[in-house]
Amino acid sequence: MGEELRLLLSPERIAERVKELGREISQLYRGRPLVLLGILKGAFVFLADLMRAIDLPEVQVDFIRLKSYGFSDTSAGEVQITKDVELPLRGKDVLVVEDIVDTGYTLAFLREHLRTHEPASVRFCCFIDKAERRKVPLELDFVGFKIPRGFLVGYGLDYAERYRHLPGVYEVLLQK
Ligand SMILES: O=P(O)(O)OC[C@H]1O[C@H](OP(=O)(O)OP(=O)(O)O)[C@H](O)[C@@H]1O
Ligand SMILES: Nc1nc2[nH]cnc2c(=O)[nH]1
Repeated sequence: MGEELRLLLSPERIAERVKELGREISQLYRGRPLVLLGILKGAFVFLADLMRAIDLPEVQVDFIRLKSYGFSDTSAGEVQITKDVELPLRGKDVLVVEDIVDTGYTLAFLREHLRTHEPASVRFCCFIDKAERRKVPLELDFVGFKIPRGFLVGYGLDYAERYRHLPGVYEVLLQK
């Protein structure tokens, strides 16, 4: 079984939106040091572009690796930390950077986990929001694009670890 890819977001459209998000984030955190916390693996591409669109004097970057267990293309509510945060977050403003939010289980889990680190604030920035598929309530502070359906790849997003390197975002069309 092969698959075909259909372009949904061009690299140019992504770059434009990331610049806008960078401006909004810079305004919100003006005068305050910020920690960007990327969720591995998928968010590293978005985070790399986003951090360079943020105009603040003090920005730190860290990563957490979360794995969800369940069916192959959706999480089933069970999330495990395979690499925890390394920077001290106590008293810090943390902006979680995620590639895609689907059921919301991953971010709901992370929200609870981050409480133990006692940050001053936690906000969420995601590149793609599949809001219609949410299983748990979640407030996202910054959203790149809302795309309701389809399995998406590229710009960090994978299909069985392939396609993360593509500079645009594509929908996977399965062929029999
Ligand atoms: O809202 P949810 O239903 O929890 O799904 C979203 C999560 O699923 C994907 O991660 P994945 O487990 O595919 O890992 P990866 O980032 O390593 O590709 C994505 O990067 C989010 O972290
Ligand atoms: N790569 C990828 N991961 C997901 N996790 C939840 N939805 C998606 C999706 O559309 N693409």
